[in-house]
Amino acid sequence: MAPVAVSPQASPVFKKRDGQALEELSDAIDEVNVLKDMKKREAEKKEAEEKGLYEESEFDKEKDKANFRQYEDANDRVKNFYQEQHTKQTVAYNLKARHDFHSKTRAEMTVWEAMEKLNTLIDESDPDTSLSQIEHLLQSAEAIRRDGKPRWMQLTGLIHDLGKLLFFFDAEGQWDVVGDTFPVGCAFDEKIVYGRDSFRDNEDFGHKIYDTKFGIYTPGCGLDNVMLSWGHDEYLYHLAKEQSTLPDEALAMIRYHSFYPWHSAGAYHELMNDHDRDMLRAVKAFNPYDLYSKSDGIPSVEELKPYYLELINEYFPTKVLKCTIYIFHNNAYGVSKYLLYW
Ligand SMILES: O[C@H]1[C@H](O)[C@@H](O)[C@H](O)[C@@H](O)[C@H]1O
Ligand SMILES: [Fe+2]
Repeated sequence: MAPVAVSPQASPVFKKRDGQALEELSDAIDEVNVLKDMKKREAEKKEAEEKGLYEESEFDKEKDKANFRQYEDANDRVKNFYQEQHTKQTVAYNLKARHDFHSKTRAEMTVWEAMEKLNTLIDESDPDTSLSQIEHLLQSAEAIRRDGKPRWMQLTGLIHDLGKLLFFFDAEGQWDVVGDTFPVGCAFDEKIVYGRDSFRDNEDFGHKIYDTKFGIYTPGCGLDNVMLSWGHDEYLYHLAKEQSTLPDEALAMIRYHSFYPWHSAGAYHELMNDHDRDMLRAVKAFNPYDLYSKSDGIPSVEELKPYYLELINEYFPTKVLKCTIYIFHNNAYGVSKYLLYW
């Protein structure tokens, strides 16, 4: 189209309109800039947080790490626990445990109430603490906070063992709630606490499929498709996944923090996929806070409560933890759906 000359008389009218349009345009540009700025700051915050997440822990620098996880020197309480756990955690039991959750009804409670309920539970599998679980949770969270790690990681420390509530509802003992975890359905690895020999009375020991390197799994199938011995980690993972806004790294910390043969001893790595390899970094970053904070002072539950209540509210929008979770599982061992509650 040919250019059109604008007559000088027409200019006041257009000036007004153009002025308004210009103002609107400038407002829109401002808005875009504000949004851009916000995005940039969010990205910077995330980057700083990430850096913090993978930075080496500081709080444990002076501690003698050799004093922890000394299973050979442990007392009979610990040895008997693993004897029982390693005998009873079978493929059949694990399928049953997951199915059993289908028809049970349990309580509804806030995260803090759940923590308080753990004040009587002493973990029989643990050679490093005889404190109650609420104290262990606060020790972990406080160590993470002291090292200036992200808020979501502090909350992860605070709740990571909450799944031990299972003990008060459906457990057959502590052996199906606490202790290190390991896969069932493939060979028990020598790197599990007390080694393969400790599984000699397990009905899957020497099984023609379950006791082979990959058993019912395939190389690189991903840990999501691997059935870890049933206990508090898996239970809380599903709950937190459904009801919190915690990031994937936090969910992995919860789900795999007791899987020492994998995250600390290097076993079962052939089962991992790329996502698991990323998550392994996060679980390793979390581990010192869980383990080495056990020799810290005893925290004051009442003093710390206000800080952590706020943190809980930030990531659990429903405030009350709902009882029911449906989990869909379609994999080699054919569990199609099971249900978890508190
Ligand atoms: O995550 C920990 C860890 O695996 C300990 O070794 C075990 O004794 C605890 O029960 C568990 O909460
Ligand atoms: Fe744990």
